[in-house]
Amino acid sequence: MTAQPSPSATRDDLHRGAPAGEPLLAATDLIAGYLPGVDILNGCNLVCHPGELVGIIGPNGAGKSTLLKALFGLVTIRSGSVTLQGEDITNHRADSLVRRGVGFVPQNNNVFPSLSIEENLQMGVFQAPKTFNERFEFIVDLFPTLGERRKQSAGSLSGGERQMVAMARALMMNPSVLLLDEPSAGLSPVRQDETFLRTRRINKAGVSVVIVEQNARRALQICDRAYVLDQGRNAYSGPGRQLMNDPKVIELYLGTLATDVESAAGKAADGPAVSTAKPLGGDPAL
Ligand SMILES: Nc1ncnc2c1ncn2[C@@H]1O[C@H](COP(=O)(O)OP(=O)(O)OP(=O)(O)O)[C@@H](O)[C@H]1O
Repeated sequence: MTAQPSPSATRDDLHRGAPAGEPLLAATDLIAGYLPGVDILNGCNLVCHPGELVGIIGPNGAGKSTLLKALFGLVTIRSGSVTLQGEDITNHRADSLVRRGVGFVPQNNNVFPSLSIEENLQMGVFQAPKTFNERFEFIVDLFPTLGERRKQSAGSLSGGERQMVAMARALMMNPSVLLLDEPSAGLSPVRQDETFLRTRRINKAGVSVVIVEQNARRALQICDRAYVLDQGRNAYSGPGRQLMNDPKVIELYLGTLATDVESAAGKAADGPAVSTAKPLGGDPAL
């Protein structure tokens, strides 16, 4: 049996380790789904503060991608709210969210394969074409290879390179927050590592990031904080390294990777593992 949220969970329970102040992006008590009468999100909460890199992990089918899509207006929210800098953006259309500073990188089909890298990036600013040169400079600073290979067709790139183009395209509109849906999916371990490093680089360049990941261990290593979802609800939350080292989270959600996690924790620069994650809503009756 897994942790379940308590109706009386406080903000501190839900967003353990979050900085004080107004979040950049906040989702409160989201209920959403694809089919009438079938809820996939059953009261999800998430905040991302300016400059944060926030992860969403959890078992298959937990609703991680659905949460990201609901934030980006791609799944109808039936109840609850989403705010951006305090303003309500619940169920706003994706194109309007892009204009307001929300970027989204879907897991699949995220480049135009018949177009060059440069043309893909032009598509990223079709709502503000005059900004292309300035934004292209920013992108090339971040990912020099995209400048060197700007004329190459996106269809001829490797999976990891395509993912880089997809991220770059979303960055062309200068988002304040970037939503990444499983960017490491389908990549080899080395390419996954590169993708995580790129995500960190984007975040260090000043872009807040919310990342959904199946590779929970890696995601927790790079995130400031993370949310563990289970059955469309918040199960745990906390700083990435705390969750990574928490025996309950390891047992429930990191599974056989536990040995790796412990050895990574032993090497972590920020000291020994300390188990501080608490289930939301009390004893998960494990
Ligand atoms: N377009 C859709 N129409 C109907 N149901 C869907 C659709 N997309 C997802 N679902 C269902 O919603 C549930 C949650 O899916 P979601 O992709 O959000 O989970 P996830 O946590 O991201 O899982 P995974 O890690 O396996 O990708 C699943 O039961 C899935 O079958």
